[in-house]
Amino acid sequence: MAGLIDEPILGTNDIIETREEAEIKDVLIDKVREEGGQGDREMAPPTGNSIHRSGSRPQLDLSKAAILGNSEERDPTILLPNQSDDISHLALDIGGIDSHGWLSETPANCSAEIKATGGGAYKFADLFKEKLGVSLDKEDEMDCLVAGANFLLKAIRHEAFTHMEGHKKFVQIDHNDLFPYLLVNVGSGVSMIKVDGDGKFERVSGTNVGGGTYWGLGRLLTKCKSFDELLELSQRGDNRTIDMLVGDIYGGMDYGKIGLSASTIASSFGKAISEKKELEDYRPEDISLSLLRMISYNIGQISYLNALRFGLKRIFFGGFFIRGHAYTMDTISFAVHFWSKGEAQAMFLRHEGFLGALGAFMSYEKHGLDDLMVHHLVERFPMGAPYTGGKIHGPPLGDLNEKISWMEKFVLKGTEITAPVPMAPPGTTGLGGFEVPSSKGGTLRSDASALNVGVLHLVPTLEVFPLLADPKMYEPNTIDLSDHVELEYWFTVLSEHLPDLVDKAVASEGGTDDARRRGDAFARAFSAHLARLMEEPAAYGKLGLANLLELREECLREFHFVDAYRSIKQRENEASLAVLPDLLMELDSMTEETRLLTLIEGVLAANIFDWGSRACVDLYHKGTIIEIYRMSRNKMQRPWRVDDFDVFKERMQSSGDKKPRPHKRALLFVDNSGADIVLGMLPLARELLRRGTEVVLVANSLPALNDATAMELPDIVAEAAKHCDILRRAAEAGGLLVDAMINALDGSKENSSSVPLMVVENGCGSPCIDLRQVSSELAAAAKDADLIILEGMGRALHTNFNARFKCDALKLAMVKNQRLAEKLIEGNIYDCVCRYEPAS
Ligand SMILES: Nc1ncnc2c1ncn2[C@@H]1O[C@H](COP(=O)(O)OP(=O)(O)O)[C@@H](O)[C@H]1O
Ligand SMILES: CC(C)(COP(=O)(O)O)[C@@H](O)C(=O)NCCC(=O)O
Ligand SMILES: [Mn+2]
Repeated sequence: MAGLIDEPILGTNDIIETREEAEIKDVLIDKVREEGGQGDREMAPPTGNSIHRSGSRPQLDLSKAAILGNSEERDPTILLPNQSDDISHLALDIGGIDSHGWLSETPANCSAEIKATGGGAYKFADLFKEKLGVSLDKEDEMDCLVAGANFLLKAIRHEAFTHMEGHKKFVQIDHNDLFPYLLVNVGSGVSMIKVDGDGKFERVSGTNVGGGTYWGLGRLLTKCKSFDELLELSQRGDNRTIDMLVGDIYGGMDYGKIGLSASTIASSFGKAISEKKELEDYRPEDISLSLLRMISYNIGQISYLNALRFGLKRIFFGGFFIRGHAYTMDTISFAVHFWSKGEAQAMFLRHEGFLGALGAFMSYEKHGLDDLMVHHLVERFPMGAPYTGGKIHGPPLGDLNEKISWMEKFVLKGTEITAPVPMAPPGTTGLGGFEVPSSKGGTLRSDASALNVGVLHLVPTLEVFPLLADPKMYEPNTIDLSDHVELEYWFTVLSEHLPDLVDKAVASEGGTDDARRRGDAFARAFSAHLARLMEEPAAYGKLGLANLLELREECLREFHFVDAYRSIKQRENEASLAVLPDLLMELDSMTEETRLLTLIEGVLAANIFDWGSRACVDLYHKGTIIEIYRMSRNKMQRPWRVDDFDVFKERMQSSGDKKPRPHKRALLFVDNSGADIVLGMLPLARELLRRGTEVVLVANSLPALNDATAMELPDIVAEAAKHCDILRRAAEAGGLLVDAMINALDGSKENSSSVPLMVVENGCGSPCIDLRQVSSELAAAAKDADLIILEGMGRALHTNFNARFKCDALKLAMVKNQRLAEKLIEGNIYDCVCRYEPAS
């Protein structure tokens, strides 16, 4: 039986950064007590916040946090006015540059032990004690860097990527094949660390020409006031005016004999030897680019030589210098590729600037993070301060009102961020051909790195679905959004669906002014996400359609829309339950063979009740959806576009005297509400029960569109059971019925034996399902299952269409999108899919 969904151990990853002289990169992952793990479903508060994968409120309350004063001021103050003192785990990486006096003047009553690494952990220890009453527990910087890198590479999906010629490609690293690697941390200076395992490493080299050199020299030469400004200048630079190129020496020709193109830099800043020109005669843009190329290239080259020295194939680059800056990464990659003749690969980390802080956090004993696996962590991208682009990149704004008013202000400030940003095709660069930055854009986001950092939620109850045939090869998404045309199409679909969704969401909260404000804020927030992803599709990791659909649900929850389709679901359930007895009677009058076909037809036809599809919403508004449902129910044209019904029937049906062995247990992943569940999946479940197969209805943990949740299903089943003895006994055996209902059907209280009908939650709150992260309850239920039925476009087409399972699998859906129908099944909208795949 489904229990209450456990409150997870919750984590947030917050960033406060940065001023010029001092940087604090802090990471907080805080534990929240597990709540009601064995509790009763009815006891669960009906809000999304009680359920895992939600509850994005950080435990470190940085609301109204501010670095007072501006960045040029020497002694600004950091204020955390709303912070209570119940944080149990906090880790900081503090730079060591002159920063005295930047802590709050108000001593806080903080008893927490804070892990700290970096030079500043030593340098400012007394200051922390004096100003905040906080003792810093110092951790070795190298230990932390390595622990942080190992954690990221093992536990975060889509953490590492290559970056060549403007093109980002995520690399999934096999845990068992991670070591050895070279970790290059590009901070002020550069450390090169050969990593052989957890805690096993050696700093094999380094260079003093690093991020500090770029920023320091750059500041002197260009008079830039901030690092971001300097980096932004480089975007518009042309280094040929200042670098001496091979072509300058060889009269515009390549030096082909030794593989140098005319555009290869022969000597960085080599043209500046000209006596005719002074510093003022060079454009700051060109200087910045030249400097950036010189330093990045040098780092890439030295890194490769060290990798070569130790026979290391993989080099990971971290450190705050990189800042997700495309050109920096391209230059480093180019150097590694060029000098290794393509043998070695430069890889970058999405959370590149937080290795030290993460490592310091990992050093807490007994926090249970030692055996973290990738499926235990869910990364979320809540809306908040990162988008403000100011000096304070705060955490997600915790307070709803703050979030809304921030959104309102944000809209007043201009629409740049919500305007769709066209993506330029990546420029190509040939051998040595970095004449212009390949990812040259109009502006460089000052908050580029902050936007790539999500909130990590630690959910130890998540598991990999045990029936996946090959979990390592499993890719949930069917649609690849790295195809730009595809991306644009789905972005348009989601944008166009927004007004209708907001209407439903606002109505679900009584249409109050508050709900309207929240609805507007949600729409802006989600549009901002879309714009961000349009600009950089890989900003939040590898992007699939399922991620976008889930992001939308998470965004609704963030603006406290608990269940936008609640009343729609109720209405549809009631209407369907009213006609269920007639349907069951009709089914019972059929032969076994006709019945099985009618049941599958029923599931497919009822899948039209989908409030997430533009076409279906139009049908609802025109009032024709019931008509279409009735028609397709009465006259389903076979063969369907994908039609494996006959093979399925063969497995299910007796032939001659031979009775087939019934499946032991079937997992039915249900979709939507009303007809879809009551008139589609429940009758199919009943058929399986009648054949002696245990049935587990698998439903969402959190609402998504009009999908019924695991919390809602028992009531629906109980209602249905009033009209059906088979369902009643099975539900009773599965513990789904409370005593009061047991006698409702025929007054008898026989303790009949029946295979059970159960309900479990799937661990997610999305119209799709990523089977790498399901609830432990579902994973447990799956152990005995030999049949799974995935229903709906989200769960059977957008995700899992190509998934292979260890047991028999039936994928049922009506395609309610013309483009998807064309692409996936070479068919048309409202075509049906019945794909049956025996155990592989
Ligand atoms: N906003 C910023 N302000 C200052 N430096 C920045 C900023 N963003 C990136 N950097 C780069 O990051 C470098 C410091 O990186 P970091 O990883 O913090 O190293 P360290 O811990 O050695 O100080 C700077 O030298 C600079 O090149
Ligand atoms: C959100 C959905 C996956 C839900 O479909 P379902 O799983 O309920 O069959 C689907 O409605 C969808 O892909 N909608 C977006 C495309 C469109 O509006 O045409
Ligand atoms: Mn659905």
